[in-house]
Amino acid sequence: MPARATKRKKLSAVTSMPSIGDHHTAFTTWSRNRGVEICNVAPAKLPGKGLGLVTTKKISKDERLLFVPEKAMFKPDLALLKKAKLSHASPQAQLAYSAMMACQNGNEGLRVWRATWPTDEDFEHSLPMRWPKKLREHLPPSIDQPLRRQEEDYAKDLAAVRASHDSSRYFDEDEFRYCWSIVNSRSFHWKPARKGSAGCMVMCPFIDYLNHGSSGTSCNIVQRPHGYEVLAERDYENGEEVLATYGAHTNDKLLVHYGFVLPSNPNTPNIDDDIRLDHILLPALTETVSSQLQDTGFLGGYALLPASNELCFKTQVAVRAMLLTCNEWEYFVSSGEDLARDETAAVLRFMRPLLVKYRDDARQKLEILGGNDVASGGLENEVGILRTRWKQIVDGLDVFLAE
Ligand SMILES: C[S@@+](CC[C@H](N)C(=O)[O-])C[C@H]1O[C@@H](n2cnc3c(N)ncnc32)[C@H](O)[C@@H]1O
Repeated sequence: MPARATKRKKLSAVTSMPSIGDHHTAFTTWSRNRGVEICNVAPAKLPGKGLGLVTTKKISKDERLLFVPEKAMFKPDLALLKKAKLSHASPQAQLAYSAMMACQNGNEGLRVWRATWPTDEDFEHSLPMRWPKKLREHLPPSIDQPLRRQEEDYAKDLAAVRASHDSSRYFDEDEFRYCWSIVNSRSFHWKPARKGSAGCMVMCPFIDYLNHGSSGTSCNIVQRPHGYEVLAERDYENGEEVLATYGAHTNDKLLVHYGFVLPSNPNTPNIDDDIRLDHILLPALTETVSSQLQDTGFLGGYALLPASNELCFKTQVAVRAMLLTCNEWEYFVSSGEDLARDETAAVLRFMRPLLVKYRDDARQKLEILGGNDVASGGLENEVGILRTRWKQIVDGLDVFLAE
């Protein structure tokens, strides 16, 4: 479906810079002193998003909004990492450990910067890896795998850092997890212009205020030889939020990694989102078909694409493997078209009962999540996120099944 023009709302509820806290003013001064250029944008509180960056005057397309020189970035501390024998730890572990130790050692810049970050309690209520079991049971099945991978990554990083930490100093696991979560949600890849210099994960002051928007809604973040430049991708009114795209991420991925989902908007569908169908389609495939799909790279990764209201190509391929001869199936795989007659209706007939069952299960989840049992005990934010995601699943399936 072609992208439609977006009608943008001026954010009347935005709280301007001075009232959001002195620590943001102090951080702005510190950033400017480190050479960060901040041009007609300022941090502001935005409902449901924490802080974000908004324009403080009308801005024209291609105007510079920010410039963050390399010297203002927070980088892994190579000397510290070498001493701690962490040179081979993951880039995320290296940056998180460097940040943790810099804070412990009283790094003044990081102290000022850290005061602007979300708290550990914010992470506790947004990141599924921190949620209690009784809530995680209500996550959509498509979250299982990315969540497990994230937990494995964290366990690996924690083990590496714990093993190498100077045993004479106290190792604060909660503090490491906090720094790891900060790095997870606020870092960039920086490739120095100097020949032969390796790239690394870094944190960039001020750019890290930018919230995520889906593909096509992002400002332009460009790496220059001496730093990152942020340019307006369109004209802005005064008081509009400037967004960055963290990647063409589905809501499942955003939830696991960043602890939020983008709302669905029927007028501007999120072209990055999908509704994963592996847990309903994989069990419906025969063993022979599964191994045929495995051999050809088509096993798993099935989805309904709500923005275009269609089943993805992999799903089309998998279902056709159940319905067609090998010859017909190979023709579809290589050309994207059916050899003789159009098999679209047959694919839909195969999928319909599976989708109806998933839609009914999703409705039931919404009902459970509407009850008092789950939402009690200060879990309102988590339950709100879960309800939003399940509602998107129900709506996406409803629209598809109504065709
Ligand atoms: C790089 S930070 C952006 C600044 C952050 N909002 C803050 O208060 O410091 C990334 C985090 O912001 C939040 N965030 C980013 N984009 C969002 C969005 N579109 N809706 C809700 N929360 C968002 C998530 O908590 C995410 O982990």
